[in-house]
Amino acid sequence: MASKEDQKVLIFDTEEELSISLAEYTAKLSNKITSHGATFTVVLSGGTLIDSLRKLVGSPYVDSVDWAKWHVFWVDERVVPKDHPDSNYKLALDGFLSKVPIPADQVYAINDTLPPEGAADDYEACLKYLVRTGILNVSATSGFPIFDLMLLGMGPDGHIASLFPGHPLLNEKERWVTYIKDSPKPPPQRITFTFPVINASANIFLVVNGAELADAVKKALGHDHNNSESGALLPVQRVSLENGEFTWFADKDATSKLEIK
Ligand SMILES: O=C1O[C@H](COP(=O)(O)O)[C@@H](O)[C@H](O)[C@H]1O
Repeated sequence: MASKEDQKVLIFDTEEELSISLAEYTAKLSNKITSHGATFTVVLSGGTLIDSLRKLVGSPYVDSVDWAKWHVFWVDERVVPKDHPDSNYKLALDGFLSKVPIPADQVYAINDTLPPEGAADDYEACLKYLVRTGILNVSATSGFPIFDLMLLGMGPDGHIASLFPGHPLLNEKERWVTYIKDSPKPPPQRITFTFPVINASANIFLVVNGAELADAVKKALGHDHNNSESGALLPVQRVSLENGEFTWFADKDATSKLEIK
């Protein structure tokens, strides 16, 4: 294990070991929260993260989790129909949600009949409704919603959610959910949580595996401080949790350019 200030970095020899540990950590956190009767609010990303959750839907973890307490959200979504191959909802449904008994009304997909602006407004309104009904808490400090767990992936350019390097959305300070129409990674139209919402999270598990992520991982976790001006930071480096825990789940290939001190 390595560490970076307030971030814990778990490194695994193989992606198989990573996915077992991710299942263990997720099940343990879920049980810690739901054993007191509380709901467990979980945010998913798209991409390779969903495949890394495969151990959680198998024995022994699948039977240890109180799925009825889960409420599931998306950190970002492509503005496409829910049955489109680019849909993060479809990816999660096929690879994860269809295998566990989470009540359907606790799975919060975007309204795919709306354009990006409308879909972002609609999703933000949904989150605000869930605050009013007590499903989501808000931070007393920032006023942004607190999710129990965000399960995130990262692109080779260091993007998380649909927050891409150099994009003005990185500086959004007011909105909970916003939209992008010029995503550098297709498809171009998406909605995304903003950094204030990501930073209000109680826990983030960030999954990075594969050699194509090694440069971004080196930049994010290495000891090179030449890029410390905020304009030069990768999106993943802009995560700064108000009061939460940030754990990296990395395989050896993704950390191959990192000097562990
Ligand atoms: O476009 C997206 O990319 C990121 C990273 O995906 P990966 O395939 O490189 O793991 C993902 O986290 C995000 O949810 C997705 O919309």
